[in-house]
Amino acid sequence: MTKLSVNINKIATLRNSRGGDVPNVVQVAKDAQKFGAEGITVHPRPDERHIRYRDVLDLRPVVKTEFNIEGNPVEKFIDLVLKVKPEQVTLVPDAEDAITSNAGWDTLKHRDFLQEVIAEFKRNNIRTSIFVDPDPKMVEAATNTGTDRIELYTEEYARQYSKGNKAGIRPYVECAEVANKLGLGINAGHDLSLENIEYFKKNIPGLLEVSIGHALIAEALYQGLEYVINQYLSLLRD
Ligand SMILES: CC(=O)[C@@H](O)[C@H](O)COP(=O)(O)O
Ligand SMILES: NCC(=O)COP(=O)(O)O
Repeated sequence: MTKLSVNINKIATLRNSRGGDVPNVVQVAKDAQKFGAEGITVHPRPDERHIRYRDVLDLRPVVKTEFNIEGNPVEKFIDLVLKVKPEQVTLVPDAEDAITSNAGWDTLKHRDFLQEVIAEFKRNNIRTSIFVDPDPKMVEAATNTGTDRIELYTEEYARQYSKGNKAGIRPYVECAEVANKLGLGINAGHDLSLENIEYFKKNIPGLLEVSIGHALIAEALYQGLEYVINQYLSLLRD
């Protein structure tokens, strides 16, 4: 079974654009779980432009499914994760000024660093996952870091799928086969959507979890628009 973890960064982005507390990220996390989400993902960035460190603390008591905190393991992030003790931490090598995540780990080059950080999280009983490009060499080397899982970076798959190129799945299938052989759990995320998720799920053996935010929130807006406009109209009619 593949779990759906809903990334609520975009809810915080919308809130922050106006100040105040609407929409409320804690309420959205509660509702997402009520509607069936099997996990909540957040990705606090150093500039706190969407999810803030404070939000992560506030979310802990209401996330009763699986809390997944993603981010670059700088000192402040590590301290937050050790304090919150989520069910899973996903390490992502983001640059400070990146608009969104744009690369996976070089698991050969950063092996020692990853080993050290992962060991600390595992001592605290936090499951670890590391974000990797769909490159079998990087997946293979991920085993030497001690991580429990990898998260396959799916932006390229999504780009190819949207152009009608279904062969874009091939490197992901190859990586999944390597991971399965080595006993690494497989998560995936980035730009997954209602359009491309079914084909991905069908072709990736042993896909344990996907985290989806950007498209899911956009789709929820589109699909809710007619309903909400009609509610306004009915309140405005004489
Ligand atoms: C790790 C990853 O794939 C990202 O998609 C990320 O968690 C989303 O972050 P933003 O919401 O900042 O784009
Ligand atoms: N780990 C990926 C994630 O949480 C969501 O990515 P996106 O759907 O916002 O691209």
